[in-house]
Amino acid sequence: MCVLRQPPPSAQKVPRLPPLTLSNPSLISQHTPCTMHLSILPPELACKLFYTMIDLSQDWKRNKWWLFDRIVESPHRTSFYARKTDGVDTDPSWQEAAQFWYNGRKTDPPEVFPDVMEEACQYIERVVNEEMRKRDRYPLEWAGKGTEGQTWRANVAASNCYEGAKESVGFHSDQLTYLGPYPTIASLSLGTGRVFRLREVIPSDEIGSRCARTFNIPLTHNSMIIMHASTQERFKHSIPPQPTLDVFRPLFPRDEHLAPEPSNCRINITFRFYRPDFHPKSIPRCKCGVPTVLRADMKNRQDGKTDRYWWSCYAGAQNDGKGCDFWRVMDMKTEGRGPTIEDTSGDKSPA
Ligand SMILES: O=C(O)CCC(=O)C(=O)O
Ligand SMILES: [Fe+2]
Repeated sequence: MCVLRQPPPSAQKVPRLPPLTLSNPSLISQHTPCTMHLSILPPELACKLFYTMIDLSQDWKRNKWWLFDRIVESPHRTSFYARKTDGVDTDPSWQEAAQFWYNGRKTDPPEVFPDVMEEACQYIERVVNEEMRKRDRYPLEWAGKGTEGQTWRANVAASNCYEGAKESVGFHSDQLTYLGPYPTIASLSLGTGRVFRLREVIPSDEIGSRCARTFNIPLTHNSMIIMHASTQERFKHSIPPQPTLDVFRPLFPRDEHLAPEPSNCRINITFRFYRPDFHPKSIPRCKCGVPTVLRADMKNRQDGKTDRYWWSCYAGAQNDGKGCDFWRVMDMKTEGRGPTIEDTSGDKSPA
């Protein structure tokens, strides 16, 4: 009797692709739905923001959640900030959004953007909106306008601190609960250089015909990578541990009487736009009474218009790993979400 089964014939034919380092902005645009922007902030502001976030990061927490039958802890520290101008002081629904950042854990009210982060935001929002104007928009993207007429606004930010070469974040795509489908996320790097890794999730019906490639993108101090629409639907991203690090030597000291301090930390700030039509109050709750999480069906991608997303129970991340079986396909129309690009301009889906 033969117990060893042959692999399916198609799987044998798919050539494996070696990892590719994308070392400049044009290679990044060519191979991924991301753009890279070097020296995004004035150098002195970048340094000031780095020092501010390093100081604040002393209070940031490691994310903890249940995975199957055990608690896991993120191998880096993280925090969540909401922008003052969006009513974070008075609107308790931001509290829920912050809890989601910590995998459903009860948290203190989110911090507000420090002044220097507000200042940085002016540059970030300008470049993100400029880039978005150059691109075709996906039908499910938000088509509304911010208070000053912008398409995209950084109304929240998640921050990460990676200390030393071994701190990392594993492969994931960002939860879409408050971002909605096809979000744009602007990710700023400060301090020690690290590698950002991207890997496509191959849809089930293409597994026999092509292989995913791993892309390594070196992130330098004061660079911003924009994860444009479809990055979260098509790719997973990570910051892998590294064997070694180059120490970061800031250009400017903390104050004029001190020498610049070398550092082995990387600060990352992901500026995000929480969509008004995915407001915390509009998020369905599961049988545990907890807001559900929104994820894309990455393995069965469609055309940018009829892609499937589902709401599912997220209580298990905290509640001793015990959740419920709640699962529902998201339906933009019946849930009253939008306006989307599809609602306002007909079909202009990118090829
Ligand atoms: O540190 C980074 O560049 C990535 C962080 C990240 O993926 C996240 O916060 O979701
Ligand atoms: Fe992420």
